Amino acid sequence: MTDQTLPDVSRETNERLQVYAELLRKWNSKINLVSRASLHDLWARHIVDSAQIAQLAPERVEHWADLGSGGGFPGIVAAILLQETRPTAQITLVESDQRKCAFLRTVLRETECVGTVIAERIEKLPPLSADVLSARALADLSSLLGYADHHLSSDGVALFPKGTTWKEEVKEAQSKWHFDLEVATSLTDPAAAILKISGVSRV
Ligand SMILES: C[S@@+](CC[C@H](N)C(=O)[O-])C[C@H]1O[C@@H](n2cnc3c(N)ncnc32)[C@H](O)[C@@H]1O
Repeated sequence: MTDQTLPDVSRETNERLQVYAELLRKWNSKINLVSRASLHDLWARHIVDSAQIAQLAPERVEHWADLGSGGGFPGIVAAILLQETRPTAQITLVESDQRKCAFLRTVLRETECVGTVIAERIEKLPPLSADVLSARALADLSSLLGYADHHLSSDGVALFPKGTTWKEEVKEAQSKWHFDLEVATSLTDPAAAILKISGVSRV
Protein backbone atom coordinates (compact mmCIF):
# COMPACT_ATOMS: atom_id res chain seq x y z
CA MET A 1 0.00 0.00 0.00
CA THR A 2 1.37 3.43 -0.92
CA ASP A 3 1.20 6.06 1.76
CA GLN A 4 0.23 9.63 1.12
CA THR A 5 2.28 12.62 2.12
CA LEU A 6 1.64 15.61 4.34
CA PRO A 7 1.48 18.98 2.57
CA ASP A 8 3.58 21.90 3.87
CA VAL A 9 6.38 19.75 5.27
CA SER A 10 9.74 18.91 3.76
CA ARG A 11 10.59 15.82 1.72
CA GLU A 12 12.80 14.67 4.65
CA THR A 13 9.87 14.90 7.06
CA ASN A 14 7.61 12.92 4.72
CA GLU A 15 10.36 10.31 4.35
CA ARG A 16 10.61 10.01 8.15
CA LEU A 17 6.83 9.57 8.33
CA GLN A 18 7.03 6.80 5.69
CA VAL A 19 9.75 5.03 7.71
CA TYR A 20 7.52 5.27 10.79
CA ALA A 21 4.46 3.94 8.93
CA GLU A 22 6.48 1.01 7.59
CA LEU A 23 7.84 0.11 11.05
CA LEU A 24 4.36 0.37 12.52
CA ARG A 25 2.92 -2.05 9.96
CA LYS A 26 5.78 -4.47 10.59
CA TRP A 27 5.58 -4.38 14.41
CA ASN A 28 1.79 -4.35 14.53
CA SER A 29 1.69 -8.00 13.49
CA LYS A 30 3.52 -8.87 16.75
CA ILE A 31 2.31 -6.26 19.24
CA ASN A 32 -0.97 -4.43 19.15
CA LEU A 33 0.03 -0.83 18.43
CA VAL A 34 -3.11 0.20 16.53
CA SER A 35 -6.27 -1.77 15.79
CA ARG A 36 -5.97 -4.04 12.75
CA ALA A 37 -9.10 -2.39 11.33
CA SER A 38 -7.48 1.06 11.33
CA LEU A 39 -4.23 -0.13 9.77
CA HIS A 40 -5.52 0.07 6.20
CA ASP A 41 -6.24 3.76 6.81
CA LEU A 42 -3.12 4.46 8.87
CA TRP A 43 -2.37 7.75 7.17
CA ALA A 44 -5.73 9.50 7.79
CA ARG A 45 -6.74 7.78 11.03
CA HIS A 46 -3.44 8.19 12.81
CA ILE A 47 -0.79 10.24 11.02
CA VAL A 48 -2.91 13.15 9.76
CA ASP A 49 -4.90 13.01 13.00
CA SER A 50 -1.68 13.42 15.00
CA ALA A 51 -0.14 16.02 12.67
CA GLN A 52 -3.10 18.33 13.20
CA ILE A 53 -2.44 18.19 16.96
CA ALA A 54 1.20 19.10 16.42
CA GLN A 55 0.16 21.98 14.20
CA LEU A 56 -1.84 23.51 17.08
CA ALA A 57 1.23 23.70 19.35
CA PRO A 58 2.90 27.04 20.07
CA GLU A 59 5.82 27.72 17.73
CA ARG A 60 8.41 28.07 20.48
CA VAL A 61 7.94 24.66 22.09
CA GLU A 62 10.92 23.64 24.25
CA HIS A 63 9.67 20.44 25.86
CA TRP A 64 6.82 18.34 24.50
CA ALA A 65 5.65 15.42 26.63
CA ASP A 66 3.22 12.82 25.24
CA LEU A 67 1.49 10.60 27.79
CA GLY A 68 0.38 7.02 27.05
CA SER A 69 2.15 7.16 23.67
CA GLY A 70 1.32 3.56 22.67
CA GLY A 71 2.34 3.20 19.03
CA GLY A 72 3.44 6.84 18.95
CA PHE A 73 0.31 8.92 18.35
CA PRO A 74 0.66 11.81 18.53
CA GLY A 75 4.13 11.79 20.20
CA ILE A 76 6.21 10.26 17.40
CA VAL A 77 4.49 12.37 14.73
CA ALA A 78 5.21 15.47 16.85
CA ALA A 79 8.86 14.39 17.23
CA ILE A 80 9.18 13.98 13.45
CA LEU A 81 7.54 17.33 12.67
CA LEU A 82 9.56 19.15 15.34
CA GLN A 83 12.77 17.69 13.94
CA GLU A 84 12.17 20.00 10.96
CA THR A 85 10.73 23.09 12.67
CA ARG A 86 12.24 23.01 16.15
CA PRO A 87 15.21 20.61 16.22
CA THR A 88 16.34 21.71 19.70
CA ALA A 89 12.99 20.82 21.32
CA GLN A 90 13.04 18.02 23.88
CA ILE A 91 10.49 15.22 23.35
CA THR A 92 9.42 12.87 26.13
CA LEU A 93 7.22 9.85 25.44
CA VAL A 94 5.70 8.15 28.49
CA GLU A 95 4.43 4.60 28.04
CA SER A 96 4.06 1.88 30.69
CA ASP A 97 4.21 -1.07 28.26
CA GLN A 98 7.84 -2.19 27.77
CA ARG A 99 7.29 -3.68 24.30
CA LYS A 100 5.70 -0.50 23.03
CA CYS A 101 8.64 1.43 24.51
CA ALA A 102 11.03 -0.79 22.52
CA PHE A 103 9.03 0.07 19.40
CA LEU A 104 9.08 3.82 20.17
CA ARG A 105 12.86 3.76 20.71
CA THR A 106 13.32 1.88 17.43
CA VAL A 107 11.27 4.49 15.57
CA LEU A 108 13.23 7.39 17.08
CA ARG A 109 16.49 5.71 16.08
CA GLU A 110 15.41 4.75 12.54
CA THR A 111 13.93 8.19 11.82
CA GLU A 112 16.96 9.91 13.38
CA CYS A 113 14.76 11.92 15.72
CA VAL A 114 15.81 12.96 19.20
CA GLY A 115 13.52 11.94 22.05
CA THR A 116 13.35 10.18 25.41
CA VAL A 117 11.10 7.21 26.07
CA ILE A 118 10.14 6.68 29.71
CA ALA A 119 8.86 3.17 30.46
CA GLU A 120 6.87 4.02 33.55
CA ARG A 121 3.38 4.76 34.77
CA ILE A 122 2.53 8.45 34.49
CA GLU A 123 1.43 8.59 38.12
CA LYS A 124 4.89 7.53 39.29
CA LEU A 125 6.83 10.29 37.52
CA PRO A 126 8.16 13.47 39.10
CA PRO A 127 6.82 16.63 37.39
CA LEU A 128 7.95 16.77 33.74
CA SER A 129 7.55 20.59 33.46
CA ALA A 130 6.50 20.26 29.83
CA ASP A 131 5.42 23.32 27.92
CA VAL A 132 3.28 21.14 25.63
CA LEU A 133 1.51 18.07 26.96
CA SER A 134 -0.46 15.70 24.71
CA ALA A 135 -2.42 12.51 25.24
CA ARG A 136 -4.66 10.69 22.79
CA ALA A 137 -7.10 7.93 23.75
CA LEU A 138 -5.66 7.72 27.26
CA ALA A 139 -8.28 8.81 29.81
CA ASP A 140 -11.30 11.03 30.45
CA LEU A 141 -10.69 14.77 30.51
CA SER A 142 -10.86 15.10 34.33
CA SER A 143 -8.05 12.53 34.69
CA LEU A 144 -6.02 14.19 31.93
CA LEU A 145 -6.31 17.52 33.76
CA GLY A 146 -4.87 15.82 36.86
CA TYR A 147 -1.85 14.84 34.73
CA ALA A 148 -1.67 18.36 33.28
CA ASP A 149 -1.73 19.86 36.78
CA HIS A 150 1.29 17.72 37.66
CA HIS A 151 3.32 17.67 34.44
CA LEU A 152 2.64 20.97 32.66
CA SER A 153 4.78 24.06 33.29
CA SER A 154 2.87 27.08 34.66
CA ASP A 155 2.50 28.71 31.23
CA GLY A 156 2.26 25.44 29.29
CA VAL A 157 -0.53 24.18 27.04
CA ALA A 158 -2.20 20.78 26.89
CA LEU A 159 -3.48 19.37 23.59
CA PHE A 160 -6.08 16.66 24.12
CA PRO A 161 -7.94 15.25 21.11
CA LYS A 162 -11.41 14.11 22.12
CA GLY A 163 -14.23 12.28 20.36
CA THR A 164 -17.86 13.16 19.88
CA THR A 165 -18.57 13.34 23.64
CA TRP A 166 -16.08 16.15 24.21
CA LYS A 167 -18.72 18.66 25.39
CA GLU A 168 -19.94 16.33 28.14
CA GLU A 169 -16.34 15.68 29.20
CA VAL A 170 -15.65 19.42 29.41
CA LYS A 171 -18.79 19.96 31.53
CA GLU A 172 -17.86 17.14 33.88
CA ALA A 173 -14.25 18.36 34.19
CA GLN A 174 -15.38 21.91 35.00
CA SER A 175 -16.85 20.66 38.28
CA LYS A 176 -13.33 19.66 39.39
CA TRP A 177 -10.92 21.93 37.54
CA HIS A 178 -10.52 25.56 36.49
CA PHE A 179 -8.96 25.84 33.03
CA ASP A 180 -8.88 28.02 29.94
CA LEU A 181 -10.15 26.24 26.84
CA GLU A 182 -9.89 26.73 23.09
CA VAL A 183 -11.62 24.20 20.86
CA ALA A 184 -10.39 23.24 17.40
CA THR A 185 -12.66 21.08 15.25
CA SER A 186 -10.89 17.91 14.16
CA LEU A 187 -9.94 17.83 10.49
CA THR A 188 -10.43 14.06 10.40
CA ASP A 189 -13.83 13.99 12.16
CA PRO A 190 -16.02 17.12 12.25
CA ALA A 191 -17.81 15.87 15.39
CA ALA A 192 -14.54 15.45 17.28
CA ALA A 193 -12.33 18.20 18.70
CA ILE A 194 -8.87 19.00 19.90
CA LEU A 195 -9.00 20.74 23.27
CA LYS A 196 -6.27 23.31 23.82
CA ILE A 197 -6.07 23.86 27.56
CA SER A 198 -4.01 26.12 29.81
CA GLY A 199 -4.17 27.58 33.33
CA VAL A 200 -5.18 24.34 35.03
CA SER A 201 -5.93 24.48 38.76
CA ARG A 202 -8.20 22.59 41.15
CA VAL A 203 -11.64 23.98 41.92
C1 LIG B 1 -5.46 3.35 24.01
S1 LIG B 1 -3.74 3.46 23.98
C2 LIG B 1 -3.50 4.96 23.04
C3 LIG B 1 -2.13 5.03 22.44
C4 LIG B 1 -1.85 6.25 21.58
N1 LIG B 1 -1.84 7.47 22.36
C5 LIG B 1 -2.85 6.35 20.44
O1 LIG B 1 -3.65 7.29 20.42
O2 LIG B 1 -2.82 5.49 19.55
C6 LIG B 1 -3.27 3.98 25.61
C7 LIG B 1 -1.80 3.74 25.91
O3 LIG B 1 -1.50 4.33 27.17
C8 LIG B 1 -0.73 3.43 27.94
N2 LIG B 1 -1.07 3.73 29.34
C9 LIG B 1 -2.29 3.59 29.93
N3 LIG B 1 -2.26 4.02 31.20
C10 LIG B 1 -0.98 4.45 31.43
C11 LIG B 1 -0.32 5.00 32.57
N4 LIG B 1 -0.96 5.19 33.70
N5 LIG B 1 0.99 5.33 32.45
C12 LIG B 1 1.65 5.13 31.26
N6 LIG B 1 1.08 4.62 30.16
C13 LIG B 1 -0.23 4.27 30.24
C14 LIG B 1 -1.17 2.03 27.49
O4 LIG B 1 -0.15 1.07 27.69
C15 LIG B 1 -1.45 2.26 26.02
O5 LIG B 1 -0.33 2.01 25.22
